[in-house]
Amino acid sequence: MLPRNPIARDTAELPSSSSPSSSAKTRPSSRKHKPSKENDPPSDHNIIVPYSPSHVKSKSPLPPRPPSSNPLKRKLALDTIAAENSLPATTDSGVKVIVRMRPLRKDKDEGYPIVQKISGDSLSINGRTFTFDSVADVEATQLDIFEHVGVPLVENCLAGFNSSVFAYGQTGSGKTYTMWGPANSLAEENVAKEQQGLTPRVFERLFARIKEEQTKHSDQQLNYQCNCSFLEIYNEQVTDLLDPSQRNLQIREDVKSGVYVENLIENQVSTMEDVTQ
Ligand SMILES: Nc1ncnc2c1ncn2[C@@H]1O[C@H](COP(=O)(O)OP(=O)(O)OP(=O)(O)O)[C@@H](O)[C@H]1O
Repeated sequence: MLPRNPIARDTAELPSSSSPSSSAKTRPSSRKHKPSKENDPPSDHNIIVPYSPSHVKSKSPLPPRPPSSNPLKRKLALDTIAAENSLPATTDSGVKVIVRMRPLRKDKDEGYPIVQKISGDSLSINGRTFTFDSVADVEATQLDIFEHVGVPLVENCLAGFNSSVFAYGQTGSGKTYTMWGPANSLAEENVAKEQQGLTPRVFERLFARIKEEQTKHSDQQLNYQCNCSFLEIYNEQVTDLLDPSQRNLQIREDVKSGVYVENLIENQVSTMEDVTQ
């Protein structure tokens, strides 16, 4: 299968609602080992960055995070700064946790569901309540997940921030389905559009938005470069899914650029073919 562990986030309420590892065979032409750059905004001044936390003094050695899409959260962060003269960036992690509940499979799942969605951001398991940034119930469609997770992620990328989607869950919980679509959806070209998962939708949107921005600002020669990496964490081992022979990669932290995976391959992509190869 795929990304046993590929991250997703935002705060608006969701409607109530294969294996990517095969993609690891892909070897687009321009690839390089990943430098240690997490969430560094572009140095290219042609790229428009609508929000920059740099106006706030920060002693943190870590790179800037994308803005919170939740205005309330941002306001709270700023209020905190004003009140305590503390560091704003540390009040908003830039990470959002979204739970997606998979429907029961009649042929495989027995019993009755013990997980109940109780609100847009909480669910209960056997009577205990857990709160997240949001909860998507079994009715949530692939499009719902894309609009909730993928669209803001693309806008963050266009603003020059690195973005990650990390899918976490036990076997059979729907990670591959969410990230790519139904089994074999990469191999079969005619997978119903509505069944497409997050990854193809995100890249389609990203390339379309880049074109849109370049057309809109044709006088400015906007240059965008998309580098992607794809990894799996399984049994505490990090495997590069763009080169599965690369197992047990090491996670390192750099004072200037933050956390990175050593020797993780990054491929430059500019078309959907590059992504799905
Ligand atoms: N939201 C959903 N709606 C309909 N079917 C789903 C949904 N989520 C998952 N499934 C189906 O459930 C099955 C298991 O999902 P999937 O293979 O994505 O799990 P996984 O977490 O990737 O498992 P593994 O870690 O073992 O690879 C698949 O047949 C998939 O098509």
